[in-house]
Amino acid sequence: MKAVLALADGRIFKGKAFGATGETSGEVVFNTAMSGYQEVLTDPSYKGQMVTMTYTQIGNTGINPEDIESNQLYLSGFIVREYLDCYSNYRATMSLDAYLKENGVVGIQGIDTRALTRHLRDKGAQNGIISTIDFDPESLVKKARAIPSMSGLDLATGVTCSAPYHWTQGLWDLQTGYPEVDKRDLKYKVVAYDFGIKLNILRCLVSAGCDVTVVPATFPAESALAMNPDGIFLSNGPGDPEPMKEVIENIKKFVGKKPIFGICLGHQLLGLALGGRTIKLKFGNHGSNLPVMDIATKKVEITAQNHGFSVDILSLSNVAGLAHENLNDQTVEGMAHKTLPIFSVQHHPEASPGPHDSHYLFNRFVEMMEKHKA
Ligand SMILES: NC(=O)CC[C@H](N)C(=O)O
Repeated sequence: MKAVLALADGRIFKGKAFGATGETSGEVVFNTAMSGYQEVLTDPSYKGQMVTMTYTQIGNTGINPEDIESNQLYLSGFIVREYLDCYSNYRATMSLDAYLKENGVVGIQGIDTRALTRHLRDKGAQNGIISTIDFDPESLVKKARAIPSMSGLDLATGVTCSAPYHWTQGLWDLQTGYPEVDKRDLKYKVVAYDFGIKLNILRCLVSAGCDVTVVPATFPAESALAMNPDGIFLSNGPGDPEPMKEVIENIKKFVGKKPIFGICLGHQLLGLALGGRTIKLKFGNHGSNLPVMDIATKKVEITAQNHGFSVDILSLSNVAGLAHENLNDQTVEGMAHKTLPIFSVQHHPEASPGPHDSHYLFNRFVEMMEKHKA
């Protein structure tokens, strides 16, 4: 079946349908990870976006019940060069095509994803539409132009959990799978704010020794402080952090009271809560192969990233300093408070998908809580 991708600036790509059929729209971004499409599909931070993979063959490891970052697919469309229906993986239970169909995600395959990526890199990420029912370029471009811009959209409060819950599962192991960690090994009480939290963040926190209670995005700081946690964690999530005023005000109430660690959207919200500002990048960073330097140790780590916004570190010059830097585009990759036990990173130390170079950051959070306790 035919499918067409139209971008808001008028560029058209003709391909073939895969996954669900129909029409879908969102901000089109490119992801440079060579594997891990299932984690990309289930990452809540992609809500409102359509993802094109730069790796050319997608589908060959199928879908398994374990490599999920949430219980749902949040992205609005999936774009690949060549879809492979014949999958091979000892854990796989179904094909990618069947998975997309089951979850109602519209896909397009057989387009020149290199040309699309170069276009997005040159012109910037922009809205687009995939259709298997309307093939008229003029009508499609008109529809793509009518989609609201990602800037100004609070999407995170729409994907958060509805009530607090406790998490005890640790990191995956080849022999045992996902272990349930003994409560006696969890020494640090952490309240984790869910703005669209990836499950591997929870697993990393637990494996680092944290007793994690996950709370909804607007859970009052007073109630969180009443739990007497050792630290506060702020998660990743979709959309623009700037309109999330209630959440930002809430985060301010933890500053100076508890150690805080933020990842991605959590890092951006923390920047806003500390009085800084955030900006929208031209096309952002999405992938599992992005070099970052830890300024303190000068060590370079290869990281997983997925963001379109960034913290303007100069707007925080009296409060926090640059702690990590992206070596590709020099974007702010992390910050540390000048006097308080507060730090955050733009990239994803939990990886999933991606290398484990940045896992040490969860231990850094634990050390921070240990010091603060003492
Ligand atoms: N992964 C994330 O948390 C993404 C943060 C934010 N939505 C951005 O695009 O920058």
